[in-house]
Amino acid sequence: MNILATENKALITLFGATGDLAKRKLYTSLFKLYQKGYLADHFALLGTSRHELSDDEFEKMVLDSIKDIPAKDGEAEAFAKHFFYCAHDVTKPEHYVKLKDRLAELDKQFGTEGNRLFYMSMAPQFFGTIAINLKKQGLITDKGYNRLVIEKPFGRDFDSAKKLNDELSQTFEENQIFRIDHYLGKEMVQNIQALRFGNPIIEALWNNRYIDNIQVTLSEKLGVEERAGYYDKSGALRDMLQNHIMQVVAQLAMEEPVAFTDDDVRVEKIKALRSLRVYTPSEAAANFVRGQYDAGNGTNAYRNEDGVDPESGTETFVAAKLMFDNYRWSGVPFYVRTGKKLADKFTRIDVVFKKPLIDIFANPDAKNQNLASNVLTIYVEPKSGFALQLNAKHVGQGYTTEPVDLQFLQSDSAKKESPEPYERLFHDALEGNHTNFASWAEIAYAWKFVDVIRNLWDIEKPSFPNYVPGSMGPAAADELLARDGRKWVYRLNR
Ligand SMILES: NC(=O)C1=CN([C@@H]2O[C@H](COP(=O)(O)OP(=O)(O)OC[C@H]3O[C@@H](n4cnc5c(N)ncnc54)[C@H](OP(=O)(O)O)[C@@H]3O)[C@@H](O)[C@H]2O)C=CC1
Ligand SMILES: O=C1O[C@H](COP(=O)(O)O)[C@@H](O)[C@H](O)[C@H]1O
Repeated sequence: MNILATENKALITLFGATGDLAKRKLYTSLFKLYQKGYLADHFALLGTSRHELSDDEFEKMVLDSIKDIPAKDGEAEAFAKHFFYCAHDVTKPEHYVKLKDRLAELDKQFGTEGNRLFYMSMAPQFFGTIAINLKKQGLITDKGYNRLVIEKPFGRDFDSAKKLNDELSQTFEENQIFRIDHYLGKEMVQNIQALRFGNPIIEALWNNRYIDNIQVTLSEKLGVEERAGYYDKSGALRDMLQNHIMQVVAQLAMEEPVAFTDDDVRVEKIKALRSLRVYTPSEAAANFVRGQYDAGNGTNAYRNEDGVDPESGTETFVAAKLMFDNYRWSGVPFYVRTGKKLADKFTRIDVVFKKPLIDIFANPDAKNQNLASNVLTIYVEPKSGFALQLNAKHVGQGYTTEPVDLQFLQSDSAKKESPEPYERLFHDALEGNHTNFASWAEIAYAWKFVDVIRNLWDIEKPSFPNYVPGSMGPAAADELLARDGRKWVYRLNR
């Protein structure tokens, strides 16, 4: 129990309560909030799905999900007593009546003061229907708050995202909607703002006078695993770039907010994304690279994975060059990439600074005497911290320079203490804090940017597969930088 924790009184309705996400992430996150005192006596969760389950069976399912979390005697059982279940098909309006009655009872029983949080952990085609029925069937309260937490993906393109947003808006105001992007719940992604706006020596250099380029890499070692059904229709562009990468980039590109409040942060992220250059189709073709993994290193090619179309044209890798047309970033490329079956699992941001205009240490008689670029690396995962690569004199006779690192890495114990993204985001939604959720305007700008290349790729047949598992993607991703005279900071020797 954290003595500074304030209890959140809330009645949570979870759509998709028997699903993978609920079992793997949501119950564990809620349990951790309970252990720390953010949830206590005045909370209850009503789980729903089409499955027929009794309250006892649901309680057992929740206990099973949290069984690996160290707990005091009786703590898990006491927590599970806050869980209830109601079989429900979200497409059947008449089923909402039962739900409504059950919620009214639980509200009374647990003293949740009319605070309702509806969490949609279901396939996205149901999001709009649920929101509309919540209002029509009277599940929205006029006492306390009504909040909607919504999982990804938010649409497949701008038009479908807008349609979904219009449906949600029939019931919920923008300030009641919490669109999950779990990258915004990661410690080091949240740290970007502290690093930038808490350190004048960083912020003073954070512009096109001093920064040459910024690189964002979200690299995955695993392949598509059991999610082929979803992934083969999505691809890396929709699955990772449109949401996670764009959110990270927005935090790197935004101006300093007036204050560190959710509204002020949102305003600046939206402004940044508004200045992102939306390419013409031919510019998009030149500034995006797609890839799909082949067989190799003892693993299947993507096209031979279970559930994948053997002729699939879905990309499992994407790299892109983004340009912002604004005063701060004019001329500075943001190179981004993500993919499955790459060399390793990690997320990092490399901020590459410009070299001095004149290198007084350059020695024309010796090789490799040029000054290296200063690079600020933000390690998001698996290690968390920062490193700043500077140039220093090589120890010894003569005068040569070499790059050295100033490094801060979080200790293992600090990392253990740090909440998982879903724990943080659940807590923020209970508190009504939007800082780490994506607003509709951000999502809309991101889709408009992505739609150009998606429309092109949907009609042009790719020449796949084009990269081997264990690499950092297709050679074209290196060429994307090489044509600008640059290299990825993190690269393997080919
Ligand atoms: N799993 C993950 O790692 C991640 C998931 N997400 C997102 O989270 C959401 C949920 O994903 P996930 O848990 O994997 O999905 P699952 O397919 O595992 O679960 C779907 C849930 O919805 C229920 N359901 C399906 N149809 C209906 C219906 N008509 N009425 C009521 N309930 C229904 C299912 O139960 P039943 O069939 O019994 O009705 C089940 O509980 C998706 O939006 C996904 O994109 C996001 C990031 C990661
Ligand atoms: O949203 C998603 O993210 C995961 C990667 O998340 P991470 O926290 O493990 O980096 C990705 O595997 C999945 O395809 C995607 O839907």
